Amino acid sequence: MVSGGRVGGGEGEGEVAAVEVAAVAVADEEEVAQAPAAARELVVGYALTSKKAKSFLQPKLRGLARKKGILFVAIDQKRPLSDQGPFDIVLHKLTGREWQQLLEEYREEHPEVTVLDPPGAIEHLLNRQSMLQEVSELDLSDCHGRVGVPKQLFVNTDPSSIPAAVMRAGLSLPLVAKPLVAKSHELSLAYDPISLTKLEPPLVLQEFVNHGGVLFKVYIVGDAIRVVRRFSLPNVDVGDLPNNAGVFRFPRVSCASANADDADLDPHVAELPPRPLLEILARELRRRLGLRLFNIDMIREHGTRDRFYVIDMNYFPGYGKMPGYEHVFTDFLLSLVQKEYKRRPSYSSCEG
Ligand SMILES: Nc1ncnc2c1ncn2[C@@H]1O[C@H](COP(=O)(O)OP(=O)(O)OP(=O)(O)O)[C@@H](O)[C@H]1O
Ligand SMILES: O=P(O)(O)O[C@H]1[C@H](OP(=O)(O)O)[C@@H](OP(=O)(O)O)[C@@H](O)[C@@H](O)[C@@H]1OP(=O)(O)O
Ligand SMILES: [Mg+2]
Ligand SMILES: [Mg+2]
Repeated sequence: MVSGGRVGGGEGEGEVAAVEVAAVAVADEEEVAQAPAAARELVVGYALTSKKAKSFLQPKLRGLARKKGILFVAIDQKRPLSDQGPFDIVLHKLTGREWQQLLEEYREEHPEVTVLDPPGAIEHLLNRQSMLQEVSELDLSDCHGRVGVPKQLFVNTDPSSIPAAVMRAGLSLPLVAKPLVAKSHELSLAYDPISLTKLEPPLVLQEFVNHGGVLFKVYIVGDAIRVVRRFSLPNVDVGDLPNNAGVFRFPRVSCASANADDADLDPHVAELPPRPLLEILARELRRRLGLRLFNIDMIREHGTRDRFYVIDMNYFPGYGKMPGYEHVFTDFLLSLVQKEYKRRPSYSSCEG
């Protein structure tokens, strides 16, 4: 399945322990070198932070992958990609212009390698102003429910002018203030106009939507969709707003929130979004964004059955927290090369 070059690897990036990664790379190299051509493994090069490699490449994933003939090899982002591998697939979640450039050049030189996902497509999700654009353009009003985006406003002005800008845009308090850069998770909730002046632009201000304290994490891996419930921020009593002045900061709230799948919840709050709605949403976003690995954070407006909002999307989210991710992910990786194989002219001519 591999295509020229040689398998290598090393220090994936600054945070990766060189010794540990080098050891992995050597083991991987021997394995591939010894494999007979026909039985060669599917080689997946990965460029991830050490935190991500730990949460994603868990022993249960590596073990199942090995059984299915998939080999994960650390990429050394300081060496030319073409000197490493050869890879069938490159899996990555690193930011930075240099890396993006390297990867784009590699994609041009090696169109036979599947890069998950193209850096240009990922960029769309790295900025909270562009992140939800496609969702707001979709008209999913007749698909077993309605999906929209909370009213939001991008602000990059002097903080003292935020209250007026919010008023002009017709946004209602309270507002969730989110750093423009999606990588930053320093969120806060502003209850009153004065607290808006304490925020630090550039920001996206989003209307807070009551949703009964439960959020749906919709994980997408190619064509597969899995949903889990997570605890979220509780409802805000609008009648109580005058007593709730100030900025309430909640950094990293999403990661800190526990899984709510087994909790004893109000069934109206806990009911998962309808499957057909998720199927259409995922299919459309995959197509429009050109991404295969992402998640959608969805909430149901409290007191409704079918009014949903997408509040966040993340590239290559924490799949380690998705039940059965090792099966879903390995099947997905294998499906990519099967699709590629079917596309080859020699294969079609055999089919006659
Ligand atoms: N518009 C909103 N209405 C109600 N609650 C919201 C809204 N936006 C965010 N929240 C709450 O704040 C949490 C964090 O918001 P968001 O998901 O946008 O941040 P994030 O830091 O990008 O999260 P992640 O770790 O998923 O990337 C959500 O999980 C939800 O509990
Ligand atoms: O590990 P990473 O750095 O990619 O962190 C991601 C984190 O995954 P982790 O759970 O593996 O930490 C995700 O958690 P889930 O909500 O999907 O569980 C989510 O918070 C992403 O937004 C984070 O990506 P970032 O926005 O910071 O790039
Ligand atoms: Mg989120
Ligand atoms: Mg996010």
